[in-house]
Formats: sequence, C-alpha cells, structure tokens
Amino acid sequence: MQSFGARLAAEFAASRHLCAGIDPHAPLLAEWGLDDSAAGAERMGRDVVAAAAGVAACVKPQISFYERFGSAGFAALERVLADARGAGLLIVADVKRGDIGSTFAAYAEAWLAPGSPLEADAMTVAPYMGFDTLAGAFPYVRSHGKGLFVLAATSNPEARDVQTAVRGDGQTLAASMVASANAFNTAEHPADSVGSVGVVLGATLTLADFGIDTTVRATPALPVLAPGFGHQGARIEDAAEIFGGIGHAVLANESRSILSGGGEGLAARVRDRADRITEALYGRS
Ligand SMILES: O=c1ccn([C@@H]2O[C@H](COP(=O)(O)O)[C@@H](O)[C@H]2O)c(=O)[nH]1
Repeated sequence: MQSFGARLAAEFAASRHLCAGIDPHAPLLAEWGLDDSAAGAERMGRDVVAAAAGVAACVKPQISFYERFGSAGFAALERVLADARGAGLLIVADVKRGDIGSTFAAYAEAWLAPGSPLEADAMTVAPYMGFDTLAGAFPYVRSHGKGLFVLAATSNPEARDVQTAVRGDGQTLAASMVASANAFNTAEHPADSVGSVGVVLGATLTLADFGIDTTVRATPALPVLAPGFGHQGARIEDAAEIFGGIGHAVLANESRSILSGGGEGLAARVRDRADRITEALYGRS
C-alpha cells in the first residue's frame, strides 16, 4: 500500500499542484443553469472531476455544500467521489472535523476507512481540541494510504487572533501545528519522502506573521494545502514567493474562480490554473 505522501509525491513529480475545488454555491449553480439541489450539486461536482482528471493533482469537495441537502446531498457526493476515484484523482474531503478523540475516530472512519461510502484519500481536520485528538486517524494514515491536512494558518482574516496566539513554549498555535505534523512525518516516513500529514496554510497570509518559517524545508516534505487563491485575492503567480522553500509540496486550491463563468469553459479554466501554478513553481508550464 503506497502512503498518501508517496501518492502526492507522484503528482508533484508530474508537476501537478492544482487542487480543484468543488464548492456548489447556490449562485454558481444558477450561473451554470443548474438547480440549487442535490442533483445540481452532483452535476457540478462530476463536471469538475471530468475537467480535473489528468490535469489537477486532486479535487477538494467542500462537504458543507452537499450536507445542506441532507441524505440526498450525501448520496450525490458519494457519486462524485466514485467518479473521482475512477478518474485516478486524489480526493481531499474538506470536512474540517475535530472532537474528543473517541468521537473524532468515528469521523476518521467515515472519511478514511477503506470501503466507507464517503471514502476519500485525505481529510481536513481541526486540531484545536488538541493535536493528539487526531490519533484516531493515524491507523488509516499508517496502514491504508490516507492523509490529513491539519488547519494551521487558515486563509480567513478572523483566524489571526487565535492562530497567532503564543503558547507557553513560545510557539504560535499555527507553528505548533506545523511542528506536530512534521514530527508525525519524521517518525513515520523516510527523510527523502513526502509526508502523509500536511497542513492548511492560507495563500492570503504573510506566513511569518504566524511564526511559520518558509525558508526551512522539512524532511520528509510537509504537504501544504493552500486555499485563498483566486476569489479570496491571492494570486497563483505569487505561489513561489508566498511559500518559499516549502512551495515544492504545495497543493494550490481554487474553487469559486474555477467554477465562475458557467459549465462551458470549465475545462479551459482548470487547465489554465494548472499551467499557472506549474509556471509559478517551476518557471514553466
Ligand atoms: O483556510 C482555509 C481552509 C479551507 N478553505 C476552503 O477552501 C475553499 C476556498 O474556496 P475559494 O472559492 O477558492 O475561495 C473553500 O471550500 C473553503 O471552505 C479556505 O478557504 N480557507
């Protein structure tokens, strides 16, 4: 069983760093001529998967947009996930789960257990009940090729107060999440590999303000899921400057900026963003 980090490394080796967001907002569904319903969200999700296959490293369904339709939304999402698996795309379920350890373990089972109806390759997790509450996901990471993206420095402005707060040991909360993810990867993976536990770092931020040193290249490499490009204002062309020495393991997410403009032209927009992130990180497309 390949680790999630090894599967990410294969995407990076193919110069694929785009994470295509699947966020069926009601106004976007209207723009696409789709109903604001589970069926509409399913259509949009499956179209994004088709456009991203072979072009993006992963897709990131934002679960809230399916959850709002209850059981019909989850059934629609299951079909989107099945398409993505069939297309060979990595799936990052953006669920931002966190709870006491025993409850979190059930979330991990829902999103990471092989054969689960909602099985993804990785999930976003909220560590602010304590990094160790995430331990229930580690068996899936160790033995089933799954990954985690831990919220460290998020792209939204409201998070700054919490995530820049300084702990007793002098680390910001954001930096401590980066350190914990690195510690897990160091213990589990060879130094020259890509880790399976990554972090979420917003592309909208000056990471130094959060106590995060982007000049230090972690070994194993630390995967970075980077939302904030496009609609939230960060420019994909600036990715190398924003992420510096950790840019080689960045997954650049764009959601609304790819989805805006209707279903026609979607494939061209996905290709354009994929080329632009490759150009930004490697100086070529
Ligand atoms: O810090 C974070 C963590 C997650 N997100 C999610 O990413 C997408 C961004 O959508 P855009 O339309 O490209 O702005 C969305 O699903 C967020 O929930 C984030 O923005 N910031």
